Order: sequence, then structure tokens, then C-alpha cells
Amino acid sequence: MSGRKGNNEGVDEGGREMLLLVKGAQQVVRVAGAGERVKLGASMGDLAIISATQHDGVSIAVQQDGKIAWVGPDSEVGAKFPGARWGRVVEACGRAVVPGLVDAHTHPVWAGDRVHEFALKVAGASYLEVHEAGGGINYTVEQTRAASEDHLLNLLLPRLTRMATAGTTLAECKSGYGLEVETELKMLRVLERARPLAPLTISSTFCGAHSVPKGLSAEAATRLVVEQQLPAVVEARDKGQVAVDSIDVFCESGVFNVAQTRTILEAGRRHGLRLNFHADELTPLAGAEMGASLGAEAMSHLEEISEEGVRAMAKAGSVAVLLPTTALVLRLPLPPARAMIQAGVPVALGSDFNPNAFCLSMPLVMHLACVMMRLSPNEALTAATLHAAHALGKAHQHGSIEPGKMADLVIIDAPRWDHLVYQLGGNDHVITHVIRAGKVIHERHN
Ligand SMILES: N=CN[C@@H](CCC(=O)O)C(=O)O
Ligand SMILES: [Zn+2]
Repeated sequence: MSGRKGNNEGVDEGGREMLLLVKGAQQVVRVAGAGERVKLGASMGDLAIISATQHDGVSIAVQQDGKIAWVGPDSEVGAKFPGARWGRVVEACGRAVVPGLVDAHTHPVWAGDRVHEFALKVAGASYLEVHEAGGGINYTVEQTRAASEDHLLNLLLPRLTRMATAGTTLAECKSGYGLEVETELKMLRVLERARPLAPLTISSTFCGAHSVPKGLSAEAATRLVVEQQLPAVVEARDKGQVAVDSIDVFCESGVFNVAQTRTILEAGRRHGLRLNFHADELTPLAGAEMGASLGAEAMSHLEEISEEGVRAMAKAGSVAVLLPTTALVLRLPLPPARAMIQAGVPVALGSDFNPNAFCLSMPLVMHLACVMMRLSPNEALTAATLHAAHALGKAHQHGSIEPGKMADLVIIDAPRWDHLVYQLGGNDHVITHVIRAGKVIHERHN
């Protein structure tokens, strides 16, 4: 670094080394204004867009640490950063730029697949029927327990790369196909090893209560999660072997009931974990009400949430992570997304990538959220950026284009951003660049 350093607002007078300049954008869709971490009700559709004028495009300047230094008109870059040396300049050529997408719910570490179950489900078998017949999660558990750490890592990395190619720069990634200490730790270690190798940022979630292991009662499984798995995970975390942000439970009829889920979540909270769990997916159990009473940071699915549950989540500020792919694949009733937004619940989106719902594309998830759940395109973008980051406790660093935040950016091959959500599939072609922390991690070459 040479010369004097400017601050975010001021003029940089000394020919600073900068990481990246994106210039000539038609739209920079910031999603949020300065310091805005959540956008409730009608504000969810306000994307804080900066548009080019007839003579001037929009630039984004990124400093060496990968954070956004400044956003403004192309014509002011020279005055703001006189003599700056840009590590890379990306010409946006009249295109739109949105924040890197955030996937708030994935299960990406597993071996085997469940392609054989697809035809059964299409023919009418329900998720719980497949599950109770020993398929579903329990089948994946067998495959994942048997797989080596290296094999799981080799399966995981291309999945994360496909996510990033479709615009995801931050993803929540769960364990949960081990259901015992050894394999749960193996999955978390795989995520840890993936961090420096993957093109996106990972937020890890311990989901040892994803299913009841064969031969055990849910009560016995609850005790094992609380007394064996969780302490082992916490010990590994405290020794710096794995980073774990959240704890998850599949709260469902025939899996963990509301009281057992509460016990597990409370134990996680005592160890400083964020609460982020599967609630009211297939059966209305009032899981959302229980989660809200614990101040859960996020709950997912919520297809069967009650009106009281919606009110409780709004009051508690819990993020509703909606998963349209699962509702589609399993033909579930849809969660009341509009009522949630109206009630002031922060709504986020996730791909729910798992062997049951094999989707790695957040633009497709956004499209489905619009068509199936009636989110507006603007609301879908807020849900897949700022609110998804908020669900993970990372809205201070991710989820909007704001000086001081990570320069996670997606460039769309169109002058208006909503081509990203308008197209059904094929998003690799709509996206020209994916940038994570100021580095280009994906670039379209045709
Ligand atoms: N519902 C529970 N967990 C996952 C499915 C996991 C699986 O079927 O392997 C979900 O969110 O849809
Ligand atoms: Zn899930």
C-alpha cells in the first residue's frame, strides 16, 4: 500500500492499491441502505437501486480486504481514488449488478443419491411414507456413515461450485446425515476443509437431530444429541477444529416432537449456538410458536404454520426461511408468505439442497418463490440476499451492496436485474460474473 489511505467517504489522495473496480453498470441494486439489516413489510420490495444516467454508469470500488469501499457514478472514481492502482477492472457494459445471493438452508454433505425415490414420490408416496419405510434421510445416513471424509469432500466441492456459478456467495450448510458423534463430526470437518477450497462462504449448522436413528425412540435420540453429540461438537468448536454457528432440529411428527425439539435447542443455546430449525413442515405442531418463545433466529419450511405462529415469529423477529423447491417436489401446501410479510416477519429463501430436493440454483428458487408463493421479484431478491444473511447472523457483512460489507456481487447480462428471476432455469447464462470478496469466482465466456 502506498500513499495516504482514504476512508469510505473521503477522497483518496495517494494512489492506493485497490482490489477491483466494477464500472459502467446500468443498475447497482444495493437492496439495503446504510446499516439496514432487515426490511419489514412494504419496505421489503424497496431495493435501493442506483441507476446510470444518460452519460454516466455506476461504479463499485473494492479495497484490498475484499470489502466495498465506495459506490457511485463512474465520473467520480478518478476524484475519489486519484492514482489508484486497480488489481482488476470489470466492465459491466450497461448491465445490472446485484449482491451475491445467500442460500439460507442447504444439506450439501452426503454420499449416494435418492434418484430411485423420485419415481416413488411422483407416483404418490409421501415424504413420511418413504421416510418410515427406511428410505429418505435414513438411507442417506447409511451412505454418509460409510463414506470417507475425502470422498465426502470430493462430492461437496463441485456442489458448492455449482451453487456459486448460479450466484450464491454465502450458504448455510448443515450436518445431519450422521446422527451419531463420529459421522456428525466428520461432516462438520468436511465443511471445515471445504472453507478454503470452496468459491463461496460457508456458515455451518449442527443438525444431529435430523432424524431418529434406527432402533431408537425419539426420547432416547434426544438424550444422545444433548448428552453426546452436542458436547462433542462444542468441544471440537472450542478447540478450533470446526466452526459451528447454529443448531438445527427436524421438528416433525414421527421425528422430534415440540418438547424434544425445545430440549435440544435450549441445550444448543446454552453453548452459544444460534437457533435455526425445521418447523411446521408437514404437520401443524405449533413449532413456530415454540421457536419464537425461545427467540429462535430462524425457522425453515413453515408450510403448516398457524396464524398464531406467524404473529409470534413477527414479535420475536425470527426469520422465516421458505423453501419452494421442497414444496414443489413434495407437492406440499404453500407457506403463507404474503401473510408473513404483511405481519412483519422477515422472509428469506433457501434452496434446501438435499437428496430429496436436488436444486443448487438460488435464481430458480427465487423464480419459484414468485410464481408459487407470490413474492414480488423485488421481495424475492431481498429474501435471497439481506434476509437470508440476517437468518445466518451475517447481515452486517453480507446481503447488500454497502461500503464496509464484503464485495459479493453478481453481474446480470441485462440492463435490469430482474432477468435473473424472470428466466426459469438456465441461470448460468443470465449471469456473466460472480464476485466473492472482490475476486471473480465465475465468469461466463460466451
Ligand atoms: N425436512 C427435513 N430435512 C430436509 C430433507 C432432508 C432429506 O430428505 O434428506 C428438508 O429440509 O427438506
Ligand atoms: Zn432442510
